[in-house]
Amino acid sequence: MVDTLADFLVELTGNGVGIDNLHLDTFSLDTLEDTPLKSVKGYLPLDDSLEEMRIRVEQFLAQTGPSFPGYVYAPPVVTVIRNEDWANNWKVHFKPVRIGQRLVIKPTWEEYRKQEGDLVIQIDPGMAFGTGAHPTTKMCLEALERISFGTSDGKLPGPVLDVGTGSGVLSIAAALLGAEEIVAVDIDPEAVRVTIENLELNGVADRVAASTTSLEQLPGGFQVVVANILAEELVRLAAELTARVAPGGWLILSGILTEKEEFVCAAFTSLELVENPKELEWSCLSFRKPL
Ligand SMILES: C[S@@+](CC[C@H](N)C(=O)[O-])C[C@H]1O[C@@H](n2cnc3c(N)ncnc32)[C@H](O)[C@@H]1O
Repeated sequence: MVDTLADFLVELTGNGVGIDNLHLDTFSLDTLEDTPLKSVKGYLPLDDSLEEMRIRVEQFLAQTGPSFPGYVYAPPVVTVIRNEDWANNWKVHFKPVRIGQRLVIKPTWEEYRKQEGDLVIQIDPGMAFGTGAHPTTKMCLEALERISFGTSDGKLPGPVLDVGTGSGVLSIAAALLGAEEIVAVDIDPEAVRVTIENLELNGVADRVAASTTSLEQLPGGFQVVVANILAEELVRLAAELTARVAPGGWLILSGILTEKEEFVCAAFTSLELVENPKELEWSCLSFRKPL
């Protein structure tokens, strides 16, 4: 009945519909479950036609509902949605944020007074993922900074590979932390476009090559490989990721729900697990490849 009602609303309104019929608190499509109650939302214009359309929805439910087993009538609820700037409203919540000891992520439209030693990353994520504030990104940034603190010259060793670069935030951080050569890849061409803009904004475009090149086409020998994707995808890419790390190099994996940590570790047994920070429901795993 959800589909039948959705089709009816599309025809009635000429607009899209919203269907809530699955629990979406998981990233794994395998574990999606049906909700016991389904809801279908249509979008009606707020004008004189509203009452007539509401009556037509009532009539449709009365005529069609009883032919579906288990159907229970629930009166349609009408709420008014204010017209907001949906594309830009999230920007209000994106403020400059300090991560680790030296990194500061600053949205392009916010002011920030730089303090001594600050490495400021300017970001306009556009439609790509990566404001830097998400725990999965933050843990990668902190891990990159820790690696740089452990080297003799205080610089992040390169070359660095950033798999699933999103807004390019990790590649920019790697460049500011001193890595000379960085390769950023993403399967989404829009993310690569946004990354290139952000690289230029931060003056590091000469050190980072961003593209949609697939992992298999890249050479090995990266001193640091960082991938903030999702547990299932990291496991699927395990052999390719491992092969890109130079002996003695680091592999930082993020985007892992803590409950999936063991599932991911089991796919990277040829590497040594050296760090395992957690934040909220997320885990980050840092490995080193034996020399
Ligand atoms: C969670 S975002 C991470 C963005 C950024 N690196 C960060 O840490 O904030 C994951 C990104 O990985 C990309 N992605 C997903 N699967 C991928 C794959 N197999 N290879 C390359 N990129 C992938 C997505 O398009 C998305 O931009």
